[in-house]
Amino acid sequence: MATLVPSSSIFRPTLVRCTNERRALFNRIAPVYDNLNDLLSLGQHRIWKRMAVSWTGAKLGDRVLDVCCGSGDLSFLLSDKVGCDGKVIGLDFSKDQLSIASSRQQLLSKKCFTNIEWLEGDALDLPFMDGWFDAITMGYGLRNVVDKHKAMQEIFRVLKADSTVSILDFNKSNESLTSAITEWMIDNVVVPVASGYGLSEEYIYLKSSIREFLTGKELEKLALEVGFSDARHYEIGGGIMGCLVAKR
Ligand SMILES: C/C(=C\Cc1cc(O)c2ccccc2c1O)CCC[C@H](C)CCC[C@H](C)CCCC(C)C
Ligand SMILES: C[S@@+](CC[C@H](N)C(=O)[O-])C[C@H]1O[C@@H](n2cnc3c(N)ncnc32)[C@H](O)[C@@H]1O
Repeated sequence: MATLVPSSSIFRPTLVRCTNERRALFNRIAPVYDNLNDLLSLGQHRIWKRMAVSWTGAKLGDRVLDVCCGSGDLSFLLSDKVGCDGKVIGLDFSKDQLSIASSRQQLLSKKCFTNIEWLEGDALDLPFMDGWFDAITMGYGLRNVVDKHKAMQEIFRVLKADSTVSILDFNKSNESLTSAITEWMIDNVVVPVASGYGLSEEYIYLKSSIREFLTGKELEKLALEVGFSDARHYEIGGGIMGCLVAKR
C-alpha cells in the first residue's frame, strides 16, 4: 500500500511540536532576539514589559521569579523594583537565551543587578518550594509552553498567598480587525525581516502560536481554575498585546 507523505508546509507545526523542538527554536533565535524585538515593535515592547512588572506589585526586598526569562528584560526590571536586598530568579530552558541574559548582566554592570540569578529549568516543573515567591512575571512564555494548564499550576504553587503573577503575551483578540492587523504584521513585516537572518520558520511559528493561544477571557478562566482568587486580563498596545494579572 502506498504511504502518503504530507508536504512540508502541512508539517510546519512539527518544528515546535515538543519541548525539545521549542528549546532548539529559542536557542536559534537567541543571537537576534533582542534586536528584532526593538525593531519589530519600534521599542514598544519595553513599555509593555514595564507595565507587566509594575502590575506584580513587586517591592524592595522581595524574592521574585521571572519564568521563561529569555534574555532577561523582565528580570532586569524586577531587579530595580526589589533592590539590592531583594532577589530575582530568571528561569528559562534555553541555554543560549540565558547566556545572553548573563552577558547583559555583566555589561550593564548596575550594582543591584547582582541580585539576579539565572537558572536553567522547566516552567512545567519549577525547582522551588511551595509559596516561595512574593511576585512572578512571565513574558511571552505561556503561549510557548506545551502544557499551559501545568505551567499555571506551577506558578500558583510557588507563589505566596496574596501575591501576584503578571503574564504578558500577544492578545488573541475577539476583534477580527485586531487579529487581522497582528497577522498582517507577522506575514508582511515580522517574517520578511526575520528571513533576512535565516529565521523565517521560527517567526512563522509566532502566527500559529497566537492562533492556538487563549483569549483574555479564557486566560482568566484558566487562572481561576488552578486556584487564583482573582484574575484580570488587560489589553494593551492597541489590543495587540495582553497582560493577565492574577492574585493567589
Ligand atoms: C515583543 C515581540 C516579540 C516577542 C516574541 C514572542 C514569541 O513568542 C516569539 C516566538 C518565536 C519567535 C519570536 C518570538 C518573539 O519575538 C515583538 C512583537 C512585534 C509585533 C508583532 C508588532 C508590534 C506592532 C507595533 C509596532 C506596535 C504598535 C502598538 C501601537 C500602540 C498600536
Ligand atoms: C519569546 S521568549 C520570551 C523571553 C522574555 N521573557 C521576553 O519577554 O523577552 C520565550 C521564552 O520562553 C522560554 N521557554 C519556553 N518554554 C519553556 C519551558 N517549558 N521552560 C522554560 N522556558 C521556556 C524560551 O526558551 C524563551 O526564552
